[in-house]
Amino acid sequence: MLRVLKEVKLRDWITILVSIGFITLQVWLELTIPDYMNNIIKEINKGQGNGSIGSIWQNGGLMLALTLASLLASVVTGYIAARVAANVSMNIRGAVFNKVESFSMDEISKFSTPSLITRTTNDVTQVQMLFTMGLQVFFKAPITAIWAISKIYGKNYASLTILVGSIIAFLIVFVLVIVLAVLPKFKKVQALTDNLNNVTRENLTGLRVVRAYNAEDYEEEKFNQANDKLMKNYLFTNTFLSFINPVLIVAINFLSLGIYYLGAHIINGMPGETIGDFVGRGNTLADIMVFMSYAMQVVMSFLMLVMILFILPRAIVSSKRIKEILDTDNKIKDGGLTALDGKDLGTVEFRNVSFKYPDAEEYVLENINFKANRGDTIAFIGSTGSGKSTLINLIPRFYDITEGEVLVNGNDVRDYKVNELRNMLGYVPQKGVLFSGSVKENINFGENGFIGNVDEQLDKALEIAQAKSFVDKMDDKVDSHIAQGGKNVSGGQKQRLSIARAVYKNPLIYIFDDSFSALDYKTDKILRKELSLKTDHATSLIVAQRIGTIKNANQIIVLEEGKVVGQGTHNELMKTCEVYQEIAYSQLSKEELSND
Ligand SMILES: Nc1ncnc2c1ncn2[C@@H]1O[C@H](COP(=O)(O)OP(=O)(O)OP(=O)(O)O)[C@@H](O)[C@H]1O
Repeated sequence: MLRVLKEVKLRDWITILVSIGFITLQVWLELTIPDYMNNIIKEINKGQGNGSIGSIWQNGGLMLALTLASLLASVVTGYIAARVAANVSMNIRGAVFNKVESFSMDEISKFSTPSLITRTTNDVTQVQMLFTMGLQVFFKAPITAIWAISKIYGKNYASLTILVGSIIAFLIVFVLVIVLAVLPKFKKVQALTDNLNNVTRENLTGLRVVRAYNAEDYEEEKFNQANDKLMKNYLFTNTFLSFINPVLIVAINFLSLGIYYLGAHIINGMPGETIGDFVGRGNTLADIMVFMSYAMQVVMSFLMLVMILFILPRAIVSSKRIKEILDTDNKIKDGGLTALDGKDLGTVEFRNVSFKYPDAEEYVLENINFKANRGDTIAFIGSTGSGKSTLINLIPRFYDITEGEVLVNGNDVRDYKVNELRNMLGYVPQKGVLFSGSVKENINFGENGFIGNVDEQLDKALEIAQAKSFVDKMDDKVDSHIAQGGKNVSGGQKQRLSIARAVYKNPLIYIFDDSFSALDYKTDKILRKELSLKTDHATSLIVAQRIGTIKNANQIIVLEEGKVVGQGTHNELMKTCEVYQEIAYSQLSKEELSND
């Protein structure tokens, strides 16, 4: 919770202080009202007929005015609490989002995407609720309790004070037992919500496959299981919490009965002979009534604190989950070099690189060595799971290597500022990723390092990526809307727009992770030709499955179970590398291969 409180800005702390002022005023008003009640009873007790009526009206009027003033103070406090809660939750959400953005793939997979979403939304809402309700109750309840108890002490009724003390002690023990019982279950609620999000998300993203395979029942069963667990957990906690209100009401009733009973004893024990005695008894009755009001205030403050108990445990669990994100140390550390610090521009070199995924036992890549000079095209081929994507993901530092060195422009990638390093690279992932927005926004994306004429560069990028023809056919051309995830364009179009995004930034080094797979052979060929002709001698690293895509590369690296089993040009590999030959013959006939 303390970590979350760090996100409360100075301005909010000042607002909170103002609200404490209003809360104190409200408590003072509420605790002053019984004094006027006391005056009224004493006036009635005096029995001075019309003489008393005026005083009763006066005291009654004051009681009404104080009540209205207290109402006003309460509205102001509520408004401030809502404002502070909204501000704080906005700050926390922003801090969590920024932190998640800086995470490497390692941290993201440790938390899991659904959990990160729940933590940014649902968990922050829990904390917001605590602030909205808690601010009023947290401060009001103790202030009221302490003030009212001090007033009770002033009344000097030992038996009544003991009664109030015992009931409070009972309530404290009772509430503690309940909290201890439900706290572990509250911890589970958020984890189960993550699980529910996970199942829902998976089902929605794979909806077409679910329908095509008539797997609705299977998915429904998975959802029901997750839903059922969450429901049972809620049922357990709410059953326990449902005991609180009835027990409190019984305690309040017991308290009133007890005060009446003990009060009657006190009054009975007083002399009742003269008129003066009767006035004395009447005044004691008035005092006991006031005592009762204070005692009720004390118990009511407990009631308010109990309301917090409905949200406090969940908010504590949520703030711990938020803290976990905020305190996670990002493994990818920024270096000090900028893009200008390169000695050997456009080169990419792997020196004895070995890599295993975090927490994995086995190496996925072992002892990889190669060097790409400026303008070279280096291709990676190999069976599925041989480590091609893993290898190229090490260049933008999606993961950091376990052993060896990855050099870009002659410098270790870990020595660059991460932004500077990534601005030098044009990375096109295996699956084209598009965001909701226009075609233009998708290509001129992020802080991409490009300085120059945007429209001209956009046109060039679309042309090279063979995307211009279909973008020109769209209703609003480059301003046409792309749906979330690129749902309104085809797989091949998505890939071409992703390639255009990389071309747009005019990078020094291109990284294509099997990015031509959804293109037809003709487009694939034209696109690669255009790329090599018009991209300022950029270096290209291409992962591909098709021999046709990589045949003309300066160097082809054949991977097998994370090891290099062949390295050279197409012709060299056709002579020396058995794995390469197998791939080549499985795709092209001997005639086709010898023709090229
Ligand atoms: N995030 C990850 N955590 C742990 N292991 C992973 C992760 N990603 C990939 N792997 C493992 O690393 C190995 C290499 O995977 P990689 O994706 O690099 O292969 P690939 O050659 O690109 O395959 P494909 O051609 O099918 O895309 C695989 O055995 C895979 O199971």
